[in-house]
Amino acid sequence: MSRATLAVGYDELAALKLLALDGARRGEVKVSCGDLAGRLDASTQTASRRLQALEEAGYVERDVVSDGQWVTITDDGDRVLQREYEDYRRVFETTADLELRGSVTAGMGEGRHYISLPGYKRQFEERLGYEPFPGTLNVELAERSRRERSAMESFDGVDIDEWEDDERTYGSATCYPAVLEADGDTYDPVHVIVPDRTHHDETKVELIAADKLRDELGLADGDEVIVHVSQ
Ligand SMILES: Cc1cc2nc3c(=O)[nH]c(=O)nc-3n(C[C@H](O)[C@H](O)[C@H](O)COP(=O)(O)O)c2cc1C
Ligand SMILES: Nc1ccn([C@@H]2O[C@H](COP(=O)(O)OP(=O)(O)O)[C@@H](O)[C@H]2O)c(=O)n1
Ligand SMILES: [Mg+2]
Repeated sequence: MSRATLAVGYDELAALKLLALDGARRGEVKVSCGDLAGRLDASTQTASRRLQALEEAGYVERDVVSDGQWVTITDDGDRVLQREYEDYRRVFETTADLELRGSVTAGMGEGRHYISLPGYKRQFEERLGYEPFPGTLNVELAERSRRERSAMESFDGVDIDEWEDDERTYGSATCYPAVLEADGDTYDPVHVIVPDRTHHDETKVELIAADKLRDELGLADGDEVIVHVSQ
């Protein structure tokens, strides 16, 4: 860690932000420690120490005069502010993926049947770009992920249409692109498939992929996985 990083903490950063708001990124601004202290809710001595620390870290340049000081933010200081700005941008602007956590579980062995039906298979190939391994990997969701999974409904999914053969109709489904993570390894792409008609409730999700995921990621019942669903 550099000396600069050690010398400056969040208190100094707050002062640097106020200086930037006053225009010190663009050039010299006149600063009085008394005024700065008021805005930082600190004593004048504290405000003065903060400015000194910022100067020692190389984040500002100062020219002290009789009735105050002229302060400019340096390129290094600007970079520190930019990093903060990037953090806040990630907080407020990014469309973060949904992270569903759970454990691998066995189901009723019906997934294999449905995924293999020609009316679905055709659509998977056309719309997902692969022929899925016959089956669905069932994941029992952890408590928190059960609540969060409803957010998935607002994501752009790939629609699989209902269809019929001579005997019956088959329900529609929606596929959400995702990355499956297990024990640090990942498999990509998988799709969370949400059939319209299903005997599973919101405590489980089913995944499809071109390959047998149990083999690809060495999964057994009870193993913890993370499904990163893309927005
Ligand atoms: C593509 C697809 C279509 C399905 N369509 C139907 C359906 O038309 N009627 C129905 O009762 N269940 C349907 N299911 C749901 C299965 O009956 C069942 O809920 C689940 O997929 C089986 O999971 P499991 O064997 O992994 O436990 C469908 C499932 C999938 C994956
Ligand atoms: N892409 C896939 C799909 C299913 N599977 C597994 O393949 C088997 C057949 O799937 P299934 O849906 O018929 O069976 P269950 O989920 O009901 O146990 C199960 O053991 C699934 O966990 C997999 O490993 N990878
Ligand atoms: Mg299954």
